[in-house]
Amino acid sequence: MQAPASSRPATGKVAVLGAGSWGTALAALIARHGHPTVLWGRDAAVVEAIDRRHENPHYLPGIALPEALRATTDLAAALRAAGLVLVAVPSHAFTQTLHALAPLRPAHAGVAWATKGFEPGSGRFLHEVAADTLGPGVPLAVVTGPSFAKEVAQGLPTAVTVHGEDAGFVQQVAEVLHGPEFRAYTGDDLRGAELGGAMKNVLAVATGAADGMNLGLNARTGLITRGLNEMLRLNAAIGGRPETLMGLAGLGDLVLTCTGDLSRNRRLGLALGRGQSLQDAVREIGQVVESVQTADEVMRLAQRHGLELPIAQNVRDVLHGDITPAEALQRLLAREQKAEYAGDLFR
Ligand SMILES: NC(=O)C1=CN([C@@H]2O[C@H](COP(=O)(O)OP(=O)(O)OC[C@H]3O[C@@H](n4cnc5c(N)ncnc54)[C@H](OP(=O)(O)O)[C@@H]3O)[C@@H](O)[C@H]2O)C=CC1
Ligand SMILES: O=C(CO)COP(=O)(O)O
Repeated sequence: MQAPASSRPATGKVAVLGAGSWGTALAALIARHGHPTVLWGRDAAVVEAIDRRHENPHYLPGIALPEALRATTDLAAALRAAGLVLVAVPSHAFTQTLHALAPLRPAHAGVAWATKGFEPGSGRFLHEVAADTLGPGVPLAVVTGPSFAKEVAQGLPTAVTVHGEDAGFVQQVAEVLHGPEFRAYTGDDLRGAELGGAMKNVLAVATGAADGMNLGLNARTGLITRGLNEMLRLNAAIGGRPETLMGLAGLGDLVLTCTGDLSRNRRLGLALGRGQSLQDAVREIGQVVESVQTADEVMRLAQRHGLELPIAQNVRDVLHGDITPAEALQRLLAREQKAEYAGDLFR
């Protein structure tokens, strides 16, 4: 049940944590919608450029940010009197950021995140990290879906989805994001939404590598479709809802990331398929490439549930340097003929 709008207090100030491409684009979007917005980042030069020159020269060069958007390196100042916190740091910095914000969070402020991935090493879902770190009773939500930061910052039309168990908070997050060019849908499936956002990054490496090897459009589409099958099977095992994976958080983001050259994960795959080393490709991309860590966590999760995920497994093995992309292709093509669906993925 969603809380009626009239029973919710006005959001007031929004604090966005993480001044990379996604945090900056989301903060700009929220500020454009008229909400007092403060962006926290750790790089003083980037923060000053956003605050004074209304540009993030490192992550979104040449894109004008709203003059009303404030930026700071002072986390306590960013969080002071905030009515909503939106975390947009990479997954490897998520736990550390949650620990830093926990003692500074105003009591009434819920915490949302737009990070895609799992806690590296433990494989915990980010909503588990958030709940464990913040304690019971704090409203939580994830923002996910097909959304390249650059396009959002440019004001191009985009649709995302917000999932969480506190319907009033989910609605609050959706309302600050929703606007003339930005549609924010809502749902209550944290696990499925987080799984989709994390797993599509791994599958984008596979389609990128296929395109890098010039394997053609049939191969690309076969990988997307069988990749979706892997997402649906793992989702069923972890208790996510199938419709979540057939929507923006799954299929939508999978198609975007597997086909759009703005994707850093796809670009990593393209580089690997063309014979570049992982280290050189990641250095050239120069931004976070979540699949490098997420591939391990996806396979750990799959093993825990006794599932075979051939595409994700091959991506993991290529990223570890155990096999080449050409060997991964041979392994996938040599698999036995089988039924398209085994078991009921859609319950
Ligand atoms: N970009 C996109 O289009 C989208 C990204 N996402 C997700 O958003 C998350 C963030 O990605 P994105 O913004 O693109 O990444 P970027 O590479 O663009 O930026 C990463 C940002 O995180 C900062 N950072 C890294 N480590 C820490 C830390 N320990 N503490 C605080 N800040 C830190 C970096 O700071 P510094 O510059 O100082 O290193 C930088 O500001 C990822 O999980 C990604 O999957 C989701 C949807 C769209
Ligand atoms: O999550 C994204 C789009 O929805 C961004 O994808 P990349 O991290 O691959 O650039």
